[in-house]
Amino acid sequence: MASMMLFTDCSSSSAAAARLLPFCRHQIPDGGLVQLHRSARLQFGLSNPSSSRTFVTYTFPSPPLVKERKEGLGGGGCGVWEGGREKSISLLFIISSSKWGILKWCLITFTAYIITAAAGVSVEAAAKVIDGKKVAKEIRDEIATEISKMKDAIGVVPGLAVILVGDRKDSATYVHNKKKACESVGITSYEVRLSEDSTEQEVIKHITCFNNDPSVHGILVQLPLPSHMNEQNVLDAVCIEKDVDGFNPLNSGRLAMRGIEPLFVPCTPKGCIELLRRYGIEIKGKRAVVLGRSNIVGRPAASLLDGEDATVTVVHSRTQNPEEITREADILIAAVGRPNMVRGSWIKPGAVIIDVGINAVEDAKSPRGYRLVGDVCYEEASKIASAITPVPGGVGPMTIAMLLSNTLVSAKRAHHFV
Ligand SMILES: Nc1nc2c(c(=O)[nH]1)N[C@@H](CN(C=O)c1ccc(C(=O)N[C@@H](CCC(=O)O)C(=O)O)cc1)CN2
Repeated sequence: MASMMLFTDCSSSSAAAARLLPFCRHQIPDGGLVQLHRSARLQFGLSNPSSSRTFVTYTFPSPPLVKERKEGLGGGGCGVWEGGREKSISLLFIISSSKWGILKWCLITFTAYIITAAAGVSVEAAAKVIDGKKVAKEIRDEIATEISKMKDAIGVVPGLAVILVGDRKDSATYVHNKKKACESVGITSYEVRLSEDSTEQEVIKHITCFNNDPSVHGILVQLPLPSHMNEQNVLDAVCIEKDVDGFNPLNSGRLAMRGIEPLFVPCTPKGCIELLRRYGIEIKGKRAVVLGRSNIVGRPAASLLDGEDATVTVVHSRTQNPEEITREADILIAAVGRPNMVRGSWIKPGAVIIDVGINAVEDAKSPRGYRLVGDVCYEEASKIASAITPVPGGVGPMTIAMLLSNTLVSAKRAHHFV
């Protein structure tokens, strides 16, 4: 069966001129159902997309003809978007099957773009969505399979101990989700909950106990800790062999060094790299910018990107011209905790955006009274980037998947199981 990939040039970035970003890939499947692809958005002027009227072109193989297993099928259409919603779609043409079908399809589609360009409109494409929820599920399935093999072979299942101090609702939710994720893959979880006014010594006492328990292969202390505690003292107490969060300074130090491997890599940055890997996004030789320099995300993310041979710049609160530097990034990891800080104008056309921020913003329309947004203005960025993680459903689920992965690695290492 014929299969066709169609790409347009994405070299021009002038907003006034037509910008031809990558077309979606069209593959004529083997007689199966064909999905409609929104190939590009043709937007008049430079007005706010959520309030403007937008024309969208579509190209797609024609389903009835595909069923007949004929080659060279295609079509084109036009849709009208208003206020961020699709209002109508009208079919303009369908190319019937013929020897020259594919060629005709290309010609008509390119002609549509040229007409659009001549009319002085800008052409925008929607970025590919990097689906962290889906990838996290795939990883959990892989982990479950490995755990079941390990149990069958040596009768051992991994164990994860979680310590939660205080009454933060978000922390309680994350701990609950970690426990559920453990159950789903066959990891035994142990939980200690301590009151807000507990002492550092009490927390360390529990850590020591888990350090000495052979059925526990991973220990994590949910962060942030209450402000009266010294976080570093607590994290130092987790023995490096069970430090599945990778926050012990010995693991962080090893990660920062060239040619030396840490025992564990912190879960969120590891999840970012895994998303890039699973989506086939090349890192080597690319310019990467990391926004934020926290010990949990920014610093380890920069080390990991550097380890993958990217050229890395870290942008932080004291950086001059952050926008200009960010605009150089082929790969952008944003981890600053400031809602929608990165606007469309900060992004290089075709860049890959990994948004680590999870920020609650008031939203009277939402049943919770708030909604979650990232550090990147998704609405704007998704029109300029080539791929982007959503919030929620992007990096967040990967954090937990990587925790499960680290716990499995730890158990395998402890029992010399390969
Ligand atoms: N000891 C640690 N503490 C903290 C870590 C960590 O890795 N280790 N990271 C964050 C919190 N965190 C895990 O602990 C975490 C945050 C968010 C998500 C997640 O899946 N988010 C969802 C949205 C969830 C929602 O609706 O509220 C998403 O982004 O889709 C998982 C884990 C700080 N503390």
